[in-house]
Amino acid sequence: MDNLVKICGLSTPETLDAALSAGADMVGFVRIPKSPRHVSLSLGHKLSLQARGRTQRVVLLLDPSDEELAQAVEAINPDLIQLHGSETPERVAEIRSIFKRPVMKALGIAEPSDLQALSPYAGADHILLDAKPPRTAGALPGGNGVSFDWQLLNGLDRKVSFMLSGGLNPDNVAEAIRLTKPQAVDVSSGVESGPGLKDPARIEAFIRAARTAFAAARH
Ligand SMILES: O=C(O)c1ccccc1N[C@@H]1O[C@H](COP(=O)(O)O)[C@@H](O)[C@H]1O
Repeated sequence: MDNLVKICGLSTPETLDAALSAGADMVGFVRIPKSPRHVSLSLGHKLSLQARGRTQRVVLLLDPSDEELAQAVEAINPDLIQLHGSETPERVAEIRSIFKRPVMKALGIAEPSDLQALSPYAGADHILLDAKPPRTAGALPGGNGVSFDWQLLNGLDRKVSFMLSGGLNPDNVAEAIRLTKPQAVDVSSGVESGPGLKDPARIEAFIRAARTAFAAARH
């Protein structure tokens, strides 16, 4: 995973096309019913076929059962499974072994001690560092457009590879890359005009800004 840009929560053919045309390295399909970005299995199947061969397809789930995973894997045929709940390292290993797909585990960061959660997940294929959800009623476990203090990652072993997310948008992604030096970035609500409504112009602007910042970070 190097200098990759993921656009998450795509739920229409038109906005998926915008992400593909703008060169997204990964696109995410959310299978979380309470999310405004949730896709049914049939829509996920259709969108996955549209993206096949053009980008990596990611399915995002929250503490999924084996049955939920089996349905999502069959319909969407993802290249990567993103787990955004409280899945233990053992459950991550089990999911990798049963479904034979790489797994990305999301971890919430709010204070320095949260970085200690990374090493138990060394068996995951990728780590996604996200903000912890706000403590307000109805808040989703992710996709809230909330950032964490990027300076917290100063304490991270630089050999650790991670994808950065949480409140990224076209205006702040360059600064986020400059400060945290992630291997990849992920955005959902920061490229929307309203909850679940992806904005093609913001998708394009985000990818352009991230690419420029990754290129600058290499020098
Ligand atoms: O996008 C969602 O609806 C979502 C729902 C539940 C868990 C995670 C979700 N998305 C992921 O959350 C982060 C941050 O999103 P944002 O850019 O701050 O809106 C990102 O990794 C999404 O993949």
